[in-house]
This record gives sequence, structure tokens and C-alpha cells, in this order.
Amino acid sequence: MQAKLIDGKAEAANVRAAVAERAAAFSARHGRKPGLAVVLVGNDPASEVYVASKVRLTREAGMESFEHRLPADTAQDDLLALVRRLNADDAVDGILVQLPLPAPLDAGPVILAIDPAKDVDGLHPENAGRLVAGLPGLVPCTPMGAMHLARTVRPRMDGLNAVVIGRSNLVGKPVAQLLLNANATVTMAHSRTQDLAGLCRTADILVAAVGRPGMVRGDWIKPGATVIDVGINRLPPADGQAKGRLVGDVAFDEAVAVAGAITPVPGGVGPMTIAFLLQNTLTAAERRADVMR
Ligand SMILES: Nc1nc(=O)c2c([nH]1)NC[C@@H]1CN(c3ccc(C(=O)N[C@@H](CCC(=O)O)C(=O)O)cc3)C=[N+]21
Repeated sequence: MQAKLIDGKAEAANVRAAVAERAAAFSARHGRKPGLAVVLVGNDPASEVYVASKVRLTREAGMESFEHRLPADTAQDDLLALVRRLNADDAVDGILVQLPLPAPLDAGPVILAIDPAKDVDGLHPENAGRLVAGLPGLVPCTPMGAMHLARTVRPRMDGLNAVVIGRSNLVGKPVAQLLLNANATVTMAHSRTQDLAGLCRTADILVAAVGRPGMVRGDWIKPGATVIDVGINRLPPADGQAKGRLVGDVAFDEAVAVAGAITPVPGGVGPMTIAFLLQNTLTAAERRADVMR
């Protein structure tokens, strides 16, 4: 058997097209485009690449992009002051501070300083709490993308066993919450879990979000399962190569022979993250406009 490949690039393009339509309607109605501010501190090359593609795709979706680049030695207070200015700027609907921040900057206070109504990463505790409580809020982009891809093959998740490996605030916890909201029976696994392989073999839906290249082996997968690989790991460059290969948390070549459907890396969850960042920006813009009316 060969698993169906879930095409994150194509799905992301669909989501972005829907966002572009709603963005045009927003602009016609409110006389301004939805706006996303991206803050990049320092010059980590991987972050530069992500930010560049966020800026390009934001504009392609008919939204305003505001880029703020700060030197790596920026003081914590100066970063907080920028966040407060963006909070107060009515042209800015969404604020994304690219993570990780260079040492010794502390992301915690920065996330707390972002107006929850503009927190398009969904990382502010108010939004995390809203997700758990079933209240409207902003949901982290990668979990939404992972869920969207899972739904393309499992539109109904009622009673399915879902196992999430990884318990980060950014991915593991919110993705588990979304699966629970979809009536799956959810188990969260992590580095202390006993018999992780055996647990994974119970999963109809397996979400890997640990950041360890190829950790999930083929024999951990229940035949026919839906495998969502959230890991984006860059391997060390092979001889003569400038960049290493991107691989997921799942040993793809093994898994593809067992799973029913699987997301590739690259071309899986990664592109969805940016598509839902744009969707969150639009949602934030629409809600803020409603409140201001
Ligand atoms: N505040 C914040 N929010 C984030 O959402 C955030 C962040 N900080 N810091 C870094 C991570 C990483 N991230 C990715 C987004 C898209 C791809 C993506 O599109 N990847 C392509 C491949 C890109 C390539 O070839 O390098 C793919 O998987 O097909 C990957 C990774 C968002 N992040």
C-alpha cells in the first residue's frame, strides 16, 4: 500500500485565495486593507527567509505588510515599546514577532504585551485560554494548518483515536485542543511517555510535533492512519551542498508504506502555517472593524 500524499502547497493556495477574496471585500467596505506587522529581531538566515515569504504572500492576498527589523542587540524595553506602538496603530490588525528571539531577549513578556485582538500567532494566554474554553479568539496558525490537512482525508473525526507527540504551547497543546473540539479521543505524548511506539500504533490520526528528524518510524504507524508531520528540521548539508535537506519528524519513506495518508516535508504543514497567518490577520481585522463600528 502507498499512502495518499496530502498536498499542503495546493491546500495553502486555496486558503490564501479565499482570504484574498475576503480581504478585497474588507478593503471595499472599510477603505483600507487589513494590515500585518512582522517584527524580526536579528538576522538569523532561516528567519529572514520565512519573513520574506510572509511579506510577499501578505501583499499577494491584498493586505498591507509592515516590516520592522531590529538589530540583534535590541533592548527588551525597546522591543516592548515597538509592540505597544503597533498595538495603538489602527492600520495594524495583526502583530507577529518572529520567534525565537536572539538571546538574551525574553519572548514571554513580549507575547504578553501584544494586544490579544492582534495576536495572530494565538500565543497570548488570553487566546490560549479562549481556545480551551471554547470562546472565539485567535488560534495558532500551525495547529490550524495541521487540522485543515487532517480534515481533507478525515472530514469526520468523531470517536477517532488521535495521538499528538509534543506538548509545546505553539503546536502540541493547541492541536490537541482542536482535535478534541472535533470529538476525537486525544492522547498527548511527550518525552516521558512510556511505550511511545505502542501508543502511536493506536492512532487513527497521528500528529508529530517534536522537532526530531525521522523520530516516528514506519512500525509506529497503524495501517491506514492519517499522519500529520509538523516537524521542519534542516539536516546538516551534505558534501558540496550549501544547505541541508528539510525533513519532518516522521521517517517518511517508511511511513508512506503503512499510512493511509501523510503530509510531506516540505510541502505539507509549512505552507499552511503562512496561509492561516493571513487568515488570522483578516479575522482580526474583521473583528476589530466590528468592534469599532
Ligand atoms: N512568531 C512566529 N510565528 C511562526 O509561525 C513562526 C515563527 N515565529 N518562527 C519560525 C516558525 C517556522 N515557521 C514556518 C512557516 C512556514 C514554513 C514553510 O512554508 N515551509 C516550507 C518550506 C520552506 C523552505 O524550503 O525553507 C514547507 O514546509 O514546505 C516553515 C516554517 C513559522 N514560524
